[in-house]
Amino acid sequence: MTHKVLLLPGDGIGPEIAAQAKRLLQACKEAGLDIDVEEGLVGGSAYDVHGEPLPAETLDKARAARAILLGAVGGPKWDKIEDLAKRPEKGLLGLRKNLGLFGNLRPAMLYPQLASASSLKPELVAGLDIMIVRELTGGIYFGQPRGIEERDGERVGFNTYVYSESEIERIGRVAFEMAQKRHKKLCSVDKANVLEVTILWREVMERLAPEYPDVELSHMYVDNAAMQLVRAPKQFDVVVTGNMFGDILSDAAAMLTGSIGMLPSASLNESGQGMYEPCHGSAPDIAGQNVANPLAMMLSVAMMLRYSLGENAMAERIEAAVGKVLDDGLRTADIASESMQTIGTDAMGDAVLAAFAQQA
Ligand SMILES: NC(=O)c1ccc[n+]([C@@H]2O[C@H](COP(=O)([O-])OP(=O)(O)OC[C@H]3O[C@@H](n4cnc5c(N)ncnc54)[C@H](O)[C@@H]3O)[C@@H](O)[C@H]2O)c1
Ligand SMILES: CC(C)[C@H](C(=O)O)[C@@H](O)C(=O)O
Ligand SMILES: [Mg+2]
Repeated sequence: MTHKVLLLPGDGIGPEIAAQAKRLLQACKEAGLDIDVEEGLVGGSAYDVHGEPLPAETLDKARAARAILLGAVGGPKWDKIEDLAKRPEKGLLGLRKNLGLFGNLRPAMLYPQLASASSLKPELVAGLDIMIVRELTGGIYFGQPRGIEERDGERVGFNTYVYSESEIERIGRVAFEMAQKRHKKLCSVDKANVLEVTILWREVMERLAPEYPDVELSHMYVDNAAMQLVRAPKQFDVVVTGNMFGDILSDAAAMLTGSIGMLPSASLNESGQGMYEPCHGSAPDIAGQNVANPLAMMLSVAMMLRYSLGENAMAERIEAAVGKVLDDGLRTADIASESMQTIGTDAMGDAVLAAFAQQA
């Protein structure tokens, strides 16, 4: 069966890293993978052409695809758009919501070759392998009511942090099942000392636990979790949390691995359809300079092969190719330690492709 894949380069460094993913997909095709890759516009680049960040055409293509690969969206050029619904980030949120991609997997894994690039001491991060399971279509990102309005002579901004039991239960199940496949430890992160919505979150996680007797469930408040992540990150196996806490904790976890430029992610719905993207953004500060690290994007291709296309061997081949390139001492600027030579985005892409070809 031909797998349909939609590539959405987006903005900033998005097109630069997406170009490397595209070459990698072509190499996979040549190695026997049956895929059909289409492209589309999302984010600021879609706004510039269609006046909206998620044109109907892109959404239709996304619905028809088994998997979507997205570079990144956003940038200062579009930050002044008054209508929040037209901002590039809304394109991304719209894709997540419309496709029901509630299960966001954000692995933070340290390649041993990058121990010295981490901001923590090598002994604290050696062997680090955390999976953050972030709820992606609910919580404060989508809760109603929301807005900015005039009250008693001044403007008031408000959002609503809301989760239903069923939303908590389905992300809980993703996390428990993930823990079962890994080291059987699940830490649920909440703010149940203050927020009712997370009191319910904790209750539902507790209620699910007996169904997964082999998994050890623990709970942690989010402020402590942020602290523990930089104090002793290896205590974590799988972490499950809501949309906003997951956004913040996954960036912190990313840095432990050396650079946010290394972290891929998967966002899945009930049917296994998925969107795959690096955890980082469009990095406007380095866009157009051929210095962005394309590895998070290329590793997102590997996650796509594993989680939506069922092509595990090809996924492993990509991951092994990335390992080989790091073994060879090749580094983009973000993961280079002092005195190491650095290479650009294209050259890193070339190196991964060469290593991928060698794995055959
Ligand atoms: N998924 C997404 O599309 C996504 C995610 C986060 C932020 N954003 C958007 O991106 C824009 C910039 O946001 P930000 O600056 O807060 O976050 P960012 O992740 O874009 O950048 C943070 C820092 O990390 C660096 N960085 C990021 N990716 C890198 C890579 N591949 N290689 C090397 N260095 C890299 C950047 O240069 C910057 O210094 C905003 O418009 C934001 O809304 C989009
Ligand atoms: C760009 C933004 C909407 C997005 C989020 O907050 O989810 C990003 O930070 C992410 O982590 O994917
Ligand atoms: Mg984020």
